[in-house]
Amino acid sequence: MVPSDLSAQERAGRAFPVSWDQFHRDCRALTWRLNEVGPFAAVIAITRGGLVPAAIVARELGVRVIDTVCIASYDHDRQGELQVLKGVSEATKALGGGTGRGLLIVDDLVDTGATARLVREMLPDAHFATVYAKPKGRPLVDTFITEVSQDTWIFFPWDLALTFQPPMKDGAA
Ligand SMILES: O=P(O)(O)OC[C@H]1O[C@H](OP(=O)(O)OP(=O)(O)O)[C@H](O)[C@@H]1O
Ligand code: HPA
Ligand SMILES: [Mg+2]
Repeated sequence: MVPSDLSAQERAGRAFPVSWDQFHRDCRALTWRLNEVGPFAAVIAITRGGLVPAAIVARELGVRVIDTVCIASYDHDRQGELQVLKGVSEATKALGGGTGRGLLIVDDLVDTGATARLVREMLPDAHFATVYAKPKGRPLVDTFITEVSQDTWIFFPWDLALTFQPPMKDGAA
């Protein structure tokens, strides 16, 4: 990533706010596709953004073994060094034959692809699914639902709150 004074969100021209309803619908649409690819022995959520879609997908697929890979990279919207805070457990690795075969990795989105690339190295044969994908990261994902342009910033419902909007005649978009 090229260092910049602008945050990723500031560089991104467009905003794509996602409501809980829409996110739930998109996760269910993702599961429809995954249902044709499975079965999966376990779901692995990339925290923290992957936790919510992983819960919905695992519920729909009837998978009860859930693990996490804990990675930090963005401080709100500024991308920094990737830090693996916790890897996959030995028990989950064993379920996937050591390479991730038959395991499903879930994240909320792929942007530059840095996070996905790192997790794919850990489990090269796992199936990698995200709800949203931007063009740079898209080749790293096996299944996703909606593609948005690279200059779009996705706002997830857990990061949003209802706020007053000024009327359009006063300059609101
Ligand atoms: O493709 P990339 O450029 O790597 O970006 C995608 C990652 O960035 C976000 O996570 P973040 O690091 O912000 O942590 P969070 O999930 O805890 O919000 C998002 O949830 C993805 O995991
Ligand atoms: O578009 C995004 N939205 C929220 N978090 C993110 N992390 C990387 N890209 C994004
Ligand atoms: Mg994340």
